[in-house]
This record gives sequence, C-alpha cells and structure tokens, in this order.
Amino acid sequence: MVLNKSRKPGGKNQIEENVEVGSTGGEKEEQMSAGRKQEAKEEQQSPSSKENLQCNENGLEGQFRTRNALRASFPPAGRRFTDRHSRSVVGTNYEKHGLPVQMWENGRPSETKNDCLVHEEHKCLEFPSKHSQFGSKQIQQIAVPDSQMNRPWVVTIVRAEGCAPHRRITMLLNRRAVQTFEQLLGDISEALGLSRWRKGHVRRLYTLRGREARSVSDFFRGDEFFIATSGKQPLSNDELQSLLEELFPEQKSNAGSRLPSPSTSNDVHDNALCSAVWCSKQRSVHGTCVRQASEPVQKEDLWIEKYSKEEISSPKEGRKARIEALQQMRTKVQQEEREGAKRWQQEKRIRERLELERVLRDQRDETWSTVEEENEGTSRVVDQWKKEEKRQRHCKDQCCQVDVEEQQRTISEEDKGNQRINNLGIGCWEQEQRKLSLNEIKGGPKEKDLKVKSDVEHKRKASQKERRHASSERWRDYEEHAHNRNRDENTEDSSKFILQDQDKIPESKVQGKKGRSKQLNGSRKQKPITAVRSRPIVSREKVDILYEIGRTIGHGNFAVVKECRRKHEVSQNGNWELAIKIVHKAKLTGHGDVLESEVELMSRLRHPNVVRLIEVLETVSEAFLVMEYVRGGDLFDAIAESVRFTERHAAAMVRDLCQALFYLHNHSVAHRDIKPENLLMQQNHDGSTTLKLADFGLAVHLTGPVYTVCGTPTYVAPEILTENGYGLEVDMWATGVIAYILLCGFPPFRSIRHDQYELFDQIQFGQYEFVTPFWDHISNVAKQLIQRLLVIDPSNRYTAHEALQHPWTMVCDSNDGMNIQREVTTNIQRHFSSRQRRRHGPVGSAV
Ligand SMILES: Nc1ncnc2c1ncn2[C@@H]1O[C@H](COP(=O)(O)OP(=O)(O)OP(=O)(O)O)[C@@H](O)[C@H]1O
Repeated sequence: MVLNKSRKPGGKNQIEENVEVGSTGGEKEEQMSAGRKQEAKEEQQSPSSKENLQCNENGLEGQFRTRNALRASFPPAGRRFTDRHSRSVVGTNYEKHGLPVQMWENGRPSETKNDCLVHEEHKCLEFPSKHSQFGSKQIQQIAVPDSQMNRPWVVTIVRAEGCAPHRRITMLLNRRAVQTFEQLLGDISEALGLSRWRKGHVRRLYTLRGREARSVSDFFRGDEFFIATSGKQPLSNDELQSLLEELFPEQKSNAGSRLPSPSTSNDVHDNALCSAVWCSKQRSVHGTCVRQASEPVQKEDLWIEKYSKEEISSPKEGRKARIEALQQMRTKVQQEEREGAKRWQQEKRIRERLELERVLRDQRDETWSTVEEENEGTSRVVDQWKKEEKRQRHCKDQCCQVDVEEQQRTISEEDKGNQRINNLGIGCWEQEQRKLSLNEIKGGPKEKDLKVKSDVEHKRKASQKERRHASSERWRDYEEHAHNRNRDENTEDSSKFILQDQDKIPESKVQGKKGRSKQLNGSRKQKPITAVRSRPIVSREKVDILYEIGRTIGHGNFAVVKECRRKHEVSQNGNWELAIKIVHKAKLTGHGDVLESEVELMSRLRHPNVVRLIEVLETVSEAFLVMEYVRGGDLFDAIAESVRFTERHAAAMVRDLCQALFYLHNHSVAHRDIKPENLLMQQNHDGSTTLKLADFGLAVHLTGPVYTVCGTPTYVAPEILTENGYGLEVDMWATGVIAYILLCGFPPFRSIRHDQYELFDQIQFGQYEFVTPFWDHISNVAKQLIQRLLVIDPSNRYTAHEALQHPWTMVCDSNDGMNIQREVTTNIQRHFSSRQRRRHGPVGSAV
C-alpha cells in the first residue's frame, strides 16, 4: 500500500491515499497502515514523486484534494462493496469527482451487479495494477493499458433532436485532454454545430444501451457510440427506440419486438440491444477493432441474437467459448431445421390427407346429391304421372256427367225439333252410351297397375322401333311397287298401298285384345254391312248397252274413273249424271278382296257426304262401279288451285268430312284412306259445296283392333305405324291433317328431304307446328281443333262426334255473312262454359 501526501496550495497538507488492491481482511488494514508509513518515508525521501504525480495527472490535483474528504464515504479501491454501497451510490460519488469507476466480474466489465467487487481505475493516480482476491469471488483487475487510455478515442455521436436523418459526427477525443464533463459537452456541441454557451447545447449523452454518461469517466468507459440530446429531460424510451431503429435498420427486423426501455435494468437492456452493438462492445473490450454499427449483421450474429445471448455473453474462456457456443447453436439450428423439415413433412401428409378426405367427401356429396336428384326426379315423374292419370280419370268421369247433361239438354232440344242432330241420325242416348262404353273400355290406368304399365310401355317402345323399321321397309317396297305400276299406267298417284294380309288380325293379338274387342263390339250399336252380293259376270257389250261412258275424270292406283250416263236417260236430259270407275282386275292381283270389300261397303252406305254406289257390273277382266258423279272434282285439285281456303270454307269441309266419318264410324267402318284425293267436292245449286267421301278400297268394317299397315304416308296415323292395333281413330287423325292443309296449304308432317323415316318419326312423335306467318291469322279455335285431332294417343283424340261439336266446325251452320272470328268466339263461350273446357284445356294450348 502506498500513501501519498501532497501539500495543498493553502498550506494545509492533505494526504492522498492510494490503496493497492491486495489481500483480504485484517492483512489488508495492516498492509495499508504499513504502506502509509512507507509512503511517508518515500515522500520525504523523494519529493519529486509529487511532481511526477502532478505532471502525470495533468491538472487533476484539485480533484484529488476534494476526494480526500470523501474518502470516508466510500470504501477504498479494491474493497468489496456491500449492499449498502450500491453501484449507483458508489458510481455517483466516485464519478462525481471525476474518478472512473468500473465494476468487474469474472474478468469482464459488469454493470449489472450491485454487490460485485469494484475496482477503481487507479490509473489516474498511477496506482499499480495488481490482482486481488476478495471473498469468494475472484477479482481480476484488468488494468487498461496506458496506450489505450492515452490514445485518441474515436467516438460517434448522434444528435437525437430534429428530423431524421439525425446529425451524426465522429470525434477524435483524447481522454487526457478532457478535463471536465461540461468541457466535453461543450466540445460535442460545437462539433454538432451548436453553440457551446447558448441554449440548445448538448446536455445529455447516452450510450446505445440507454445508459446516460454523466461524467468523463462514463464517457470514456469504452463506448464508441453516443446519443446527444439538448433537452433537460431524460431521453424517452420511444425516442431512443426510434433513434436506434434509424441507426440500425438492419437490426429492426431481427430484433423483433421493440427495444426495451433504457430505464429498465441493464440486463434487460443488454438482451434487447441489437447484436451489432453487443458485438461492438465485446470486441472493444477485448481490444479488437471496433466494428461500425452500420455494418451488416452476419448470420453468426443473428444466431447469437436469436438463440441465446446469455450463452455467449458469459464465456469463461473467451473466443473458444464463443466458438463452442456457436457450434452448439449451429447444431441446435440444424436440429431445429431437421425437426422443422420433419414437422413440415408431417404437416404436408396431414394436408394431403385432409385434401383427399375433402375430395372424397365432395364426391360422396355429389353422388348423394345426384342420387337424391334422381330419386326426386323419379318420384316427381311418378307423381306427375299419377296426377295426370288421376286428372284424366277425373276428367273422364266429369265428361260422362257433362255428357249426360248434354244429353239431357240435347233431348230437350230434340224435343224442340233440333233438326240438325236428327239429321245426323244420332240418338243422344246412343251417343252417351257409346262414349260411356268407350271410356269404360279405354279406362284410365289404376295406380296399382302403374308399374305394370311402365313395364309394358318399355317393352312396347322396344319393339316399336323394330316394327317401325319393318314398316318403313314395307312403305318403301310399296312406293317402289306403286311407282312401277304408275309408270305403266302413266299415272302420278302412287300414294296408296295395300298389304296382302290386310285386316287379318294375328291370332295371338286377337287373343290379347279379345276382351277389348268384345267390349268394343258390344259397346257399339253396330249396323254391320252384310255379305257381298254375288254378282253375275256380264259381258262388256252389256255394259256398253247400259251405259255410255264418257271422258276420264280421274285416275287411281287400281282404276280409272270416267263420267257416264245411262243410255236410256241420255235422251232425257243429256247430262252425265254418273261416274263409272273401271277397275282392272289384273291390277288387283295379290290384293285379295279389295274390290269385294269396297263394293260391299259402298253398297250399304247412304249418307249425303259419302259417294253413293249405284250399280256394279263385272266382266271377266274388269269391274264397273257406277257411282254418283261428283262434279266439283276432288279436294286435292281444289287445294292445288286455291292453295288454302278461308276458315269458314275449310270448317264447312271439315264438318262434311266429320259427318261422313261419324256415319261410317257409327257403323264401325274405318275408311283408312282419308286424303284430299278421296274427298270429292259437289257443287250445289245454291253455290255451296258439299264434300263427299269416296274410294273405299281400304275401308274396313271393324270388329276389333286391326294391325294392317296401310294408308297414305302424309295422313297415316301414328298408331298404324306402331302396329299395336288401331281402330276408327285413324280417320280422325287424317281429318286433322286435312284441316291443317286446308288452312295453310301444306301438311303438318313433311320431310324436306323426302325421307320417309323422318316423316314417320315426326308423325309418331307428333312433331308439327303452326308455322309463321302462314298460321298467324288463323283463329285459335281452328288450331285448337287441329290440336285435338292430331293427338298421338287415339283415346285422347277427338272423335267425329266431338269434332262436330267443336265450335269451329259449327260455325259453318251459321249465317255466312258474319265474321268467322266473332262467331267462333261466341261458340267458344257457349262450348267451353261446360266441363269440356276442363277436359281439353284452354284454346290454343299445345298438344
Ligand atoms: N264419283 C266420282 N265423281 C267424280 N270423280 C270421281 C268419282 N270417283 C272418283 N273420282 C275421281 O277419280 C279419282 C280416282 O278415283 P278413286 O280414288 O276411287 O280410284 P282409286 O284407284 O281407287 O284410287 P286410289 O288409288 O286412291 O285407290 C279420284 O281422285 C277422283 O278425282
């Protein structure tokens, strides 16, 4: 221990005590007293030591004096501070007087422990550097080399005030040149462009850790970076935070959260500081070169910051410990990366599994929704089917009731002398009975039979296609046959055909339809045309004796029609009153009893709208059918000339046709070849025309459904093509086609390419339309009648009686001078006021 005594200028001797850090306990006190004595001797012996001291201290003598007075307040250098001597107290007291205080712990500067051992830097007093041992802690006094203490100190100072970027300077300071802290602040102010003396000069200096440098020793403690403020108030946390973020932007993202408050403990400060600052500090302490704060942060530093500064901050063996710590951290990082990769793989598998489950769930949902939709669709169709069947049954029942009402009303009208109905030869009771019988025979399907009906429908449609193909083949064969024959006869009509086995119902089909046939036969009060009268074969000369044959008025497939007259009547009026149809028997080869059937039927028919057969003569090769002569020609020619007719005229013709068919059907006779060529137009004396039905070559007396495919393609009914058996309704279908043609001039079913398959498809599917503009000015009631006639289902198709009751066909009985549309409207109101409107739907509705 060395005791220095110096004499103050005032004459009062003051003893400066320099305490060398030595051993512990009482030894220390003894050493100190012994040291003082020794120093006193040395002072007396060597007065130059004071001069050396004063020279070395370079003007710090005054401080030494004051410090001597304070010596009792704090322990001497090298002593262990107790809790009573907190670092702040010690630091404040020492530093207040310009004595640098540095706390050391385990060989490193420490500012965190209040009870640590403190070593006063005695360099200013030139105390020798020694190692001391206090208590249980190893105190290693690391003396700052003189060279470091005396060399210029490069300091960077940033002014905190003002807008960013803040003013930043670098000063070269010499510790020995700085005498007071105020001098230091003044020098820094001038360097920052501020006045040393005026307001706004630098008042406070902070390290990057937020510690305020309040003395010269604080300033020269090793920090290279300071923040200068002019405020009287301490630097706030936010200001420091923002300033640090500005100075070290690369640390902003790495640091993560906000930097801690400088007012918090130094531990927290250290942990929160950016690694650059930390590294700078460490390196400066260890004497390495100082790294600039703005230097990019290395990955190693980031690891350090990220994983534990504490591990690095306390290496016992310096660099080696740091390297080991870094290796550990690298291992930790690699391990974490492996774990991360493993976790990522697991997450990937989980995501894939979830995605797969989602896809499967979507597929399952879609499948279920499809199944549900199908089930819904099926049930909806079944429900609609049931509703439709129920509605039809209900309608039919209602129809029966209405028909009864109509019958009663008709009877009353009949009683009043309704001549029109009587002329038709229809008893209303008979009509009602027939309708009731038909309804009973046709009868709507019961709900329990729906499934059976469905199966039957399915099978029927399957076989329908085959039969349609076969029938089409037959149509084609027939066309070729007719074409060849017409070519021979130089005739253009090739539309009619007859099959060899016509009207012969297959035995199986007869059995299958037996019940229905019975009911059908029983339901009608038929007046069957009886057997053919046997005719004697006469010579051609006799024919010529009886009749004078004139010019040809028409050609058919099997016959030629000429006008004729009885020879004994020629002398009376000279007119050709008759028409004679000459049938060449040779042409009938293969067609059986067509002639016999036609003659048989026509000979029995007596109706104003049916061409009357007067006499039949037959030679060996020919047959002569003498008929009434219908002078107006056939409807085909009329259509060809007029293109189309007025609605009134067309309605009249349709009505005539329906009356003829009503008559025929009432006798269970199906014409089966209704077409304009077979409808003759009689010119009446009053200028009106009466339509007469001719050509009964395909007519047949029905006793049940027939399956013969015959007719003319344009007019053939769909049930003929399906070959499931048909009846009288085929004539009504043809009536609908003719009505359509009368109103627009062209048929409803037509193939532009003259493809018979296409035509038959259209017929079977009922594909027709009221083409614009040809039908734009046609009344809806006319369209409605056609729609009721061109119905695929024969049971829902208008009968001849219903067609006659339709308002459109009834118009022709009214005054000719009235507007047809107005009349139709009146008739509609009368007609559809009854239940028939519910049955058939609104006027103009689609089929
Ligand atoms: N009674 C008649 N009065 C006036 N013209 C008639 C009469 N009968 C037939 N015709 C005319 O003769 C043409 C052919 O007559 P019809 O149709 O009976 O012969 P077809 O050989 O049986 O014909 P299809 O090939 O249709 O069987 C008719 O289109 C018609 O123009």
